[in-house]
Amino acid sequence: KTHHHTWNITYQYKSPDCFRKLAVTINGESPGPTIRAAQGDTLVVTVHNMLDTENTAIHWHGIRQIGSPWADGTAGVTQCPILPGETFTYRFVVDRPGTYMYHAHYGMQRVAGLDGMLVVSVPDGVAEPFAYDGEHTVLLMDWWHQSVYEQAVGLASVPMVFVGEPQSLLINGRGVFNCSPPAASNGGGAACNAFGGECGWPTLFTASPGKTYRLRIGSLTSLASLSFEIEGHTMTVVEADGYYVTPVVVKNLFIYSGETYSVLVTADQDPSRSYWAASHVVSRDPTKTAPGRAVVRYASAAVDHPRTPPPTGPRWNDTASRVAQSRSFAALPGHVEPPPARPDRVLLLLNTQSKIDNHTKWAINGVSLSFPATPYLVAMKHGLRGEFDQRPPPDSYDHGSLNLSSPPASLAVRHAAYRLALGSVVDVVLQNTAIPPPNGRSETHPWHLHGHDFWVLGYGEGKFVPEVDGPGLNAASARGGAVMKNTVALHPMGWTAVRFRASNPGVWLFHCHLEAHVYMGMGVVFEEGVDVLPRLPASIMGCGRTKGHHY
Ligand SMILES: O=C1O[C@H]([C@@H](O)CO)C(O)=C1O
Repeated sequence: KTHHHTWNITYQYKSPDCFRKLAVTINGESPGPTIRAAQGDTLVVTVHNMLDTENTAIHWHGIRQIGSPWADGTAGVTQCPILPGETFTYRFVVDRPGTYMYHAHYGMQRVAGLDGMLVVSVPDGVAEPFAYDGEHTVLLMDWWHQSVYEQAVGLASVPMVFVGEPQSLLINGRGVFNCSPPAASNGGGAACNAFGGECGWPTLFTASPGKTYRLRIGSLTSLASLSFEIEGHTMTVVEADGYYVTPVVVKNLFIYSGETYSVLVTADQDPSRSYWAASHVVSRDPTKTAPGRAVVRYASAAVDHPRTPPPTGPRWNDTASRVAQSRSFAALPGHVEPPPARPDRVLLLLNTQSKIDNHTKWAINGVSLSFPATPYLVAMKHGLRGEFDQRPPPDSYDHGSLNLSSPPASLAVRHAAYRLALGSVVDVVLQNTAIPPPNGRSETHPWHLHGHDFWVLGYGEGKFVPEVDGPGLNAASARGGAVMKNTVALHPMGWTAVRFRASNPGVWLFHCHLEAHVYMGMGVVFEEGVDVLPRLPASIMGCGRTKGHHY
C-alpha cells in the first residue's frame, strides 16, 4: 500500500509552553502529524518548502532506506537542501514494524519544532509478542525561547555562546512555562504572552479500569536526556527503536534524544482520579528547565487534572542508575538476529570538546565534522574528489596515554568520511571524556546511526582498554541477547560498543543526536557500496558542484 502526504513547511507563531515564539510547522502544526503505515508499505511525502528565507530537509529517523539512500533527508550527506519555494518528494519503503520519528536535518532546524512520529504496524494477521487494548503516541521534546538562528550563531561565535538549558520540556508539543519570577529568570519575562491558546498540560489518554495501553514514546530533545514516568503506575518496556525486548518493568524510563520505546501501562489504580505523567531533565542541570507534564485520566475521574503534586523525578546526577537501565535491555529471543561473531574492522572513536582556532568544537578522534556544500552521496558516486576530504579520518586514538579528564585537543574541521567495505562487519567503540574547565563535566551523548541498526555489545565505565575489553565484545556477541537499536547512549566518563553490518549501499551519518553538538562537529560519515548504486535522482542535486550539471 502507498500512503501519500503533502506537507507545507511554514514559520508560524506558536506558544507551546505559553511563551510566544516562531516555530517551523508542518501544515501549521508543531509537532507535525503522526504518520502511520504497515510494514512493507511505501510512504510518499511531498514537501513544499514555504519558509521563504530558509532551506529544509526531513530525515526519517530509524528507517534504514534500503535501496533509497537518497531519501534519508540529511542535508549535505544524502541531498541538497530543499530551497525556499521548492518541492521535494520523499519516497521510501518502511521495511520493519516499530516506533520511529521524523525531523528536520538541516542546520539546527529541528530545534524550531519540525518533527513528529512515524508508527509502522505489523502487517494484518501478524501477532505481536504482547497484548494491549489501546495505543497512544508520546513525543518528548525540550524547548527554548531563543530562536534557532541565535542559537546557531552563538555556537559558532568566538567566544562561543552556549544555547543554555532549555526553558521547557514539552509532551506532545505542549507545556507550561512559569512566567513569574524566579523561574522566569531563565528566558521568561514580559514576552510570556500565549498565542492561540495552545499551551497547557495535554491529556495523554483516557484509561478504562483494568485495560492495558501501549505508549509509543519517542524523544526528539535537542539537548536534554530525560526521565519519563507516570504517577502511581509502572511501565513495562517491550520495544526499543523498533525491536522487541525482553519485558523490563520500570518506574522511570530514561530516554535519550533519538530513542523510541514502547511501554505497556495497565490502568490498575484508583479509577476516580487522574494521574500525572512527567518528564524531567537528567544528566544536566535540571533546575533551569520546567519539567514536562501531561495527564492520564481515568474515564470515570471526577476532575481532569490530578490534585496531587507532580512527580519530582529521579536524582539528575545518578549516572549509575541510568547505565544500569541501559544494560537491563535484552533482545526478545527469536526477534533479533544475533550479531556476527567478530568484526572485520574496529573503529575506536574518542569524543572530545576543545578549541579549534578559538572556536569551541566537538571532535571525533580529533576531527570535527562540517557538512560540505556538495552532498557526500553525490560527490562519492560521481567521483567529485575535490568536494570532500580524501584523507580518511583516524580509525583510533592513542588510548595508552589517554587521560579522560584532560583528553587531547582537536586538530581540524574537515569534510571527512570513513569508507567501509560493503558487507563488512564494523565495531564502533565510543569513548567519552570530560569537557575542559571551567565546565569539567562529562555529558551524555546519544549516538544515532543512519541507514542501519546496530547491536549494542556493551557499556563500560572509564577507559576502554582494547586488550582487556575487546575480547569481551566478541563474548557478548556469542552470549546472545544483544539488543538492536539505531540510537544508543554514551554515558558520562564511559564507553559504549556497537556492531553493525555495512550492507546498505549509500552514505550515512553517525552522530550525537544533540542539535548543538552535531552542529559543533560531533559526527562522522560512513560510506559503503556507492559504486553499486543505480543512477542518483536529479532531485537531490542542485547545490555545490552539482549545480547545473546533468548527470
Ligand atoms: O557543548 C556544550 O558546551 C557547553 C559547555 O561545555 C561549554 O560552555 C555544554 O554544556 C555543552 O553540552
